[in-house]
Amino acid sequence: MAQDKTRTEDETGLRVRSLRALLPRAAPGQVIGLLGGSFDPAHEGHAHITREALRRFDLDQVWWLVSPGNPLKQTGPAPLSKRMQRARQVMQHPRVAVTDIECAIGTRYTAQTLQTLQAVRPDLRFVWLMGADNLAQVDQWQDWRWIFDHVPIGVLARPGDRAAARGSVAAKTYQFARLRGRESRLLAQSVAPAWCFVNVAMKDVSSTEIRAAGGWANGASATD
Ligand SMILES: Nc1ncnc2c1ncn2[C@@H]1O[C@H](COP(=O)(O)OP(=O)(O)OP(=O)(O)O)[C@@H](O)[C@H]1O
Ligand SMILES: O=C(O)c1ccc[n+]([C@@H]2O[C@H](COP(=O)([O-])O)[C@@H](O)[C@H]2O)c1
Repeated sequence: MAQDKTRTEDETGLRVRSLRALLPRAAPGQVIGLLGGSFDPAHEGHAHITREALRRFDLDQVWWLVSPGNPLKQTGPAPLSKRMQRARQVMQHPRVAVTDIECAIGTRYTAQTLQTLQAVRPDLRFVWLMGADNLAQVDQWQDWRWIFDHVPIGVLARPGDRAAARGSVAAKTYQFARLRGRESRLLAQSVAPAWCFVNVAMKDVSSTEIRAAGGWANGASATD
């Protein structure tokens, strides 16, 4: 029994060390914004909200988490390698890293990703980033309350989604934990639950439109 426990602890330690080695470099104490997405394909809207998030939420870095596939979407995205390649072309910034961390972790659920990142790098502060459209549906995500209760969340305006976001289950449930837009630079240092909606200038672009215009071959499979 004691031997089994030691083995499990060893395996956990090994996994933590190997995942840590795969993460972008970050100095202890840094604030990392995490922008998860299908990025199918990445576009200027993603790059724009990333630059805005760095500034508005006082972040040291943003890591893009290119998802193995959104668990709520019926159709699988284009192959991961293709989406990663496009994401790296679209987002070139010294403080932004494009990653496939969720594949290494072995999950497509945000709560699991955040739990793992906090365990692997307890010396960093993570802020979850998302567009207003995702605030409107985040209550359908696995363990969504855990996410709100454990990680500060920065929400960026998106054309057409402001009203739905403001009236959403998540916004109403966590109304008490909302920072005003002018307090956005305090978000990363706030104890969760804490979230902030910022009214950035909006870019009316989406991956759906790009796919519909034939600017990106549709992928049938969620895996490579
Ligand atoms: N133009 C935009 N303005 C604000 N947020 C955006 C914009 N485009 C994407 N986002 C946000 O970026 C994250 C990743 O988005 P995603 O990869 O799903 O792109 P998308 O354009 O929404 O794709 P799709 O049209 O396939 O749903 C999400 O949090 C989404 O809300
Ligand atoms: O954890 C979940 O249940 C969950 C459900 C839907 C979406 N997400 C995450 O939300 C992020 C945005 O997804 P998408 O497809 O809108 O770009 C991406 O990181 C997904 O993994 C997560």
